[in-house]
Amino acid sequence: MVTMTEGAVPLLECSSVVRRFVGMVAVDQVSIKVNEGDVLGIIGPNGAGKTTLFNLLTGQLKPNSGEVFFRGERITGRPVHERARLGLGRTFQVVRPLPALSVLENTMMGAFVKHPKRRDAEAKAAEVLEEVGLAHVAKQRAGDLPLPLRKRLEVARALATEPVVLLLDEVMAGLNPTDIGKAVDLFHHLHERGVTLVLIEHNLKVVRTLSRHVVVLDHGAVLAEGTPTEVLQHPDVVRAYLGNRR
Ligand SMILES: Nc1ncnc2c1ncn2[C@@H]1O[C@H](COP(=O)(O)OP(=O)(O)OP(=O)(O)O)[C@@H](O)[C@H]1O
Repeated sequence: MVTMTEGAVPLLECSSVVRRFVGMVAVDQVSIKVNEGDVLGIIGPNGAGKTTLFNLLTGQLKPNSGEVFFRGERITGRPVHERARLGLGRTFQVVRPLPALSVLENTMMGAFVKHPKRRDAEAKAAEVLEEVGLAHVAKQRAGDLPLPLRKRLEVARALATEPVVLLLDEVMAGLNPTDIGKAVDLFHHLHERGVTLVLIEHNLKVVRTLSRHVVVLDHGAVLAEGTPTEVLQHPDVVRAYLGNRR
């Protein structure tokens, strides 16, 4: 098990990031730190700004103000592919494999980030498919996979970039309890082998099981943070988040 080092430079950090869209502030002065070996859960009601925050961290969006750091280095203006090469991996909420390509070829798309030669990318992709339990469907068209396996392919594609930190955007959504259990096992395994995880997750049982720390976003701002137990008992969180779900 990888442990957090007190006082060490955070692996990934954002400081007072703000992102506005027309007529609204989607992310409002958010500062978070992700330490090496952490599993950080990000929760909050629909529209709270969780995916926008991911986009700011990975470079899909630039903040209107605020900074993003990777291992203490400012990366705020850097493009997505450069951040991917540094070790920032992510999945997307809406899984979008290239349907006509095989599972292996889709996974190779991620592997090309670090392995420009086709043969190397293919070997890496095959290794990742073995790890995530998709080796048996490697040759199938991605478009023919059922949702749980498409979600797993999304994780495989991200893992093939060899991330140091993997940002998971609602990878459990739409899965049944058995498939959720398998996904949780996979993320435990990835954490055990040293991958730092940040997960946006609506399933609070999953959040409790996986996360060491939780940040709650509401209306673009951090409403609470702490251990899962602290956060899920916080009166403002119960009101803003759990209250909505009752
Ligand atoms: N590209 C965009 N243009 C305009 N508004 C946007 C854009 N992306 C997000 N928003 C708005 O910003 C707010 C935050 O959206 P975001 O997707 O980050 O929330 P979320 O917490 O991930 O929600 P969910 O749990 O529903 O996925 C929402 O009101 C959304 O409509």
